[in-house]
Amino acid sequence: AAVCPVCHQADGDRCMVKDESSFILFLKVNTHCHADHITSTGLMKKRLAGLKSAISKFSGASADIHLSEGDKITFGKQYLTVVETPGHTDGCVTLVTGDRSMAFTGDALLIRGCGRTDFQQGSAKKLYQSIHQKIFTLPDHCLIYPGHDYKGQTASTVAEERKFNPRLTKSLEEFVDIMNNLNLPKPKKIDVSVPANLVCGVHEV
Ligand SMILES: N[C@@H](CCC(=O)N[C@@H](CSS)C(=O)NCC(=O)O)C(=O)O
Ligand SMILES: [Fe+2]
Repeated sequence: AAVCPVCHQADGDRCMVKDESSFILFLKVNTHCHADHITSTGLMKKRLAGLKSAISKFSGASADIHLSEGDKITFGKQYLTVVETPGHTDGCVTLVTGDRSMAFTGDALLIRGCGRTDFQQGSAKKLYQSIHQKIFTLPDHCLIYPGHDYKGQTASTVAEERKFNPRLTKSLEEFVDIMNNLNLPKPKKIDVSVPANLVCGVHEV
């Protein structure tokens, strides 16, 4: 079972853990230092003995475990491989299942979109390379589960995104131009979220 670390959902996360007697939540992985919400990881650590936090070593954030390219997160007979996909932030990772049938892309690759690159060490060139070299090289049928979707879509595939993603089907130069002209308003909670997420969502971890 996957639990998305979102602060205001910490109670829901805990209920799910209690109701589901067949699994033990031992690790919460953040795909990056979020700008739009506060992670529930620190709060959950206080509530669940033994729970550990993890985030990329390039995130600048504190955590029990700092992840690097190729690290394996094992659970039962399964594992997730850590694939570094910087560009939205320096510390973005994509988590790929051992059989390469699923990828949790955080805010790097979204369905028919991608993470913005205009704050938190964002780089359109790095993001384009991350997606083309690290995500689009996964098998065609690999399911993509992004960190966000603003239209209610839940999953896509590598083949679909390679073919239909309106930003990533362009050349690098065109992509950089698109990303430099998105003109999106800043996330409403960025000024509180980023400092909090640098310390696991709480100010004493
Ligand atoms: N309106 C939201 C923030 C929307 C936003 O900026 N989303 C980010 C991902 S969260 S860091 C993004 O990368 N969007 C890409 C895009 O093309 O929309 C809020 O105020 O929280
Ligand atoms: Fe983000």
